Amino acid sequence: MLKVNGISYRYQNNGPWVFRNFRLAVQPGEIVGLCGYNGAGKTTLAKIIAGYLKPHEGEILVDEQPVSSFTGIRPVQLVWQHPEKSINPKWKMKKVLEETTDLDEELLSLLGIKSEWLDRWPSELSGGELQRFCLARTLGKHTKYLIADEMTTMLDAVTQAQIWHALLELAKQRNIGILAISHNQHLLQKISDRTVSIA
Ligand SMILES: Nc1ncnc2c1ncn2[C@@H]1O[C@H](COP(=O)(O)OP(=O)(O)OP(=O)(O)O)[C@@H](O)[C@H]1O
Repeated sequence: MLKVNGISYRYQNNGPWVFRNFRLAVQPGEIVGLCGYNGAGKTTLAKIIAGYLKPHEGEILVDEQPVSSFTGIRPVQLVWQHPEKSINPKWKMKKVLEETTDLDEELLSLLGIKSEWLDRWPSELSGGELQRFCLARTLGKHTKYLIADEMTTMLDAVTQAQIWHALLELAKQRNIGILAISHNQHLLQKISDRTVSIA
């Protein structure tokens, strides 16, 4: 289980708390939707859960082990809203994928990634195509939980539906728990087993 155990965070010492004593649990294979107003701290929370920021209070546990204690590829992976910002523009897509995971033909096919795209530069792909790669590279065999932070917000409705359909199928197959963060309540209600609010 992924446990968010009473975490508190603020960006400056003595500054305002973004949140205090926040708690959440995600079971393997469970899809939890997280909503909250602009500035409520959703992205901050995503970064803490994925291990990019350290909370001032509380801890994140995966199967009772602190997430910070995992070495190598982390069991909790994060997909951001802007794929173009998280991909090295100087690498072809095959290298982007191989940095974190072995090429998994079945996964690529499920995510609708065409083999000819592997030989392209990031600038030669659309936002939706790039986001499929960002998702693919987070879904290596070590991944137990995925945090999707406004993952499809920039995409058209058809692409959004295709990507979520593929991800939910994969989550079911591999028993991956997902925390889906979005301001789009309609999307969250459609994809989630339950939804929670950060504020
Ligand atoms: N690097 C930073 N330094 C200082 N304050 C920050 C920093 N990043 C975010 N904040 C502040 O922390 C609060 C939470 O921001 P965060 O981006 O986590 O919210 P959010 O819920 O994801 O917002 P949105 O829905 O607008 O993306 C905001 O008040 C923001 O101004």
